[in-house]
Amino acid sequence: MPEIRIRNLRKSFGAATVLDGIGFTVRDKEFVTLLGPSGCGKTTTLMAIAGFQSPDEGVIAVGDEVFVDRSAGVDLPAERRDLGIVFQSYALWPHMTVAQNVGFPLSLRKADKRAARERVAEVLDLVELGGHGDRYPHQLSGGQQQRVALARAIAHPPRVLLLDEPFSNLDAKLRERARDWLKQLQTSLGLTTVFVTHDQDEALAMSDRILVMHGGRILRDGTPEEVYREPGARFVAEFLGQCNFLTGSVAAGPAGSSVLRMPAFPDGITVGAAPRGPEATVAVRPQDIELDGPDAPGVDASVIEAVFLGDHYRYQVRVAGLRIEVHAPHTVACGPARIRIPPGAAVFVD
Ligand SMILES: Nc1ncnc2c1ncn2[C@@H]1O[C@H](COP(=O)(O)OP(=O)(O)OP(=O)(O)O)[C@@H](O)[C@H]1O
Repeated sequence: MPEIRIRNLRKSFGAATVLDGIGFTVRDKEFVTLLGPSGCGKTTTLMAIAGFQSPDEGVIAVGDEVFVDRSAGVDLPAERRDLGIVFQSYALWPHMTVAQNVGFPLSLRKADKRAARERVAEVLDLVELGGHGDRYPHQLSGGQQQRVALARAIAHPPRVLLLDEPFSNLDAKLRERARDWLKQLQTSLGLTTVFVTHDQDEALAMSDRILVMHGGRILRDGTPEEVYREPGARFVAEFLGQCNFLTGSVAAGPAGSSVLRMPAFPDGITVGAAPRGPEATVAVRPQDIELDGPDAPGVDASVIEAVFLGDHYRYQVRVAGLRIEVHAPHTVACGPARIRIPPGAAVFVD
C-alpha cells in the first residue's frame, strides 16, 4: 500500500483558522491516529484527504499520485481517490441489504457480477458477518452495522483506509472488542490507515503512531509510548491521562542530570535532560509517585482523601500547600504520610 504525505495543510472558515499548517507522513501499512479534543481539526484533516473538503493551502499525495496541490491548482475529485472510508456520518443505505451495501462500491466500478458476489461474501467473512448478507441494516446491532460499513470500505481494495470515530455508537465493552478486531484486520491486510478519535485509550491501544492535535496544529508525533511518557507539552500530558504539574527552577544535578527545585521538595526532583532556567514545569503521573506511611523515605505529606477504585487507590495528598494526586495499589491511612518522586518519574513539559 502507498504512503500518505501531507504538507502544510491550511484551512479557514471565515475568520476561524481550523488547520494551521498540518504536515505528516503515514508510512506503508502504518496505523496513524489523529487524537485531540473536539474542534481541533481532526475531521477536517481526514475530509481533506478523502476529498470532501478542499484545503486553502497545502499538498496531499498518496503514493505517486498528487491528490491536492493548491499552488499547482490540483484537487482530485473524491471519487477518483479510491479510498476506503468509514465516517461517523457515512451511514449504511437503509433500503439496501447488507450484501448490496457492501457490493455497492463494486457495482459503481462495474465489476463482474459473479466476482462481486464472491468478493462481498469474502469481506463479510472477514468482518465475521458471513451469512448476514440478506439482512437489512435495521436488523443488525450497532456493532454489526459498523462492521458492515468497514466491509464496504474494503470491498474494493482501498489505497488507504480512513476512519473517523468508527466506534462512537458502541458501548464501552463492544468498543473494546471492535478495537482489537479492527487492529487485527488492519495488520493482517496491511492497510495504511488514518484513524480519528478523541479517546486516548483507543489511540494508545491501536496506533503505531499518534499525532496529538490542538487548535489546528500537531503538537506531538510519536509512538504511543513516546507520546505518553515524553509528552513535551502540558496539553499533551493532560490529554493522555492524569498528571500532576509542578513548577520550579531547573538547575544542574549529578551526572549530567537536571533537578527541579521547589519549596515542597527541598532535595529537588530529578528530571533527566530538562533545559535549565528560572521557571519550568514538570509533569508526574499519579501512578509514578511513591506514597507510604510517615516512617517511609521522602518528604512529609498528608493524605486527605483515599478512594478505592478496584485495581488501585486514588489518593489526594497535601505537600507543603500543594495538592497532589497519587495512584497506588496499596492502602495508606488518611493522615501523615511521606511521598517520593523517583528519578525518571517526572518529565519536563513546555
Ligand atoms: N463547514 C464548516 N463551516 C464552518 N466551520 C466549520 C466547518 N467544518 C468544521 N468547522 C469548524 O472547524 C473546527 C474543526 O472542526 P473538525 O470537525 O475538524 O474538528 P474535530 O477535531 O474533528 O472535532 P470533533 O471531534 O468534534 O469531530 C470546529 O471549530 C468546527 O466548528
